[in-house]
Amino acid sequence: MDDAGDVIVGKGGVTLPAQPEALNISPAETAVVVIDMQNAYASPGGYVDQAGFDISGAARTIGRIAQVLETARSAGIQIVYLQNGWDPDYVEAGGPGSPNWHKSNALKMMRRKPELAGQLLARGSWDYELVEKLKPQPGDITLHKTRYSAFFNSQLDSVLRARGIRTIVFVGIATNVCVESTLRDGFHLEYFGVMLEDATHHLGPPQMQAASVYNVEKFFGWVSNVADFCGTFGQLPRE
Ligand SMILES: NC(=O)N/C=C\C(=O)O
Repeated sequence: MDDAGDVIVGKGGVTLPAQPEALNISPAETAVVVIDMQNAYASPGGYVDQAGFDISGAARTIGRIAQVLETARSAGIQIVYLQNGWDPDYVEAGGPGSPNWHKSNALKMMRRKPELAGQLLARGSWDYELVEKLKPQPGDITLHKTRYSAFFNSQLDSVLRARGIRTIVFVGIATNVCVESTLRDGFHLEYFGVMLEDATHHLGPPQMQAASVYNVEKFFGWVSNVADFCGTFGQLPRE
């Protein structure tokens, strides 16, 4: 921490306004991690829409993430996309011995409506695909995950460590499920996690967004927003 109270993560960084403190971070040691921007979570007719969650804010979130990614690419910041789901036979989802089998609303819905089997969160399905407006571009990395935390049983940690990444900027859906789970696990793995509050969207009542923001700001990381991210990194010459 410097005299101004900023948290200094690496060398030669720039200052990103954030709560509870500004963070001094280097673009070369920062990744934007895009959590689960799939039709399942962000498109009408996708899994969470079918399950009855309000996704009316998702279109706005997509637009804001697009802005963040454009800025990140221009600043040479690594972008990592996560896609959540399982093989078409749902072997990776776990059977009755797995809490995931009991808690996943997608799996529960498919047990209630067997005609949906193979459609929700199954690799190869429309539901699993990233939304059209956020397709990865050359240089971006796309990883698969099978549980809420993107660090669990995935390549995320090794992909980030191999590139010397210390700070993760989180965007995506859902704030209170996969974004928060991943940010928490990242904290325990010694990553500095920053959530761009207005580039995430929650599942459930509005208090869930506020609760996650509180948790991140107080316990697990830092909270910033799209304007501050783009204002900070939009002016940097590409390394
Ligand atoms: N991406 C997420 O936050 N997912 C939340 C719930 C689910 O996948 O069932």
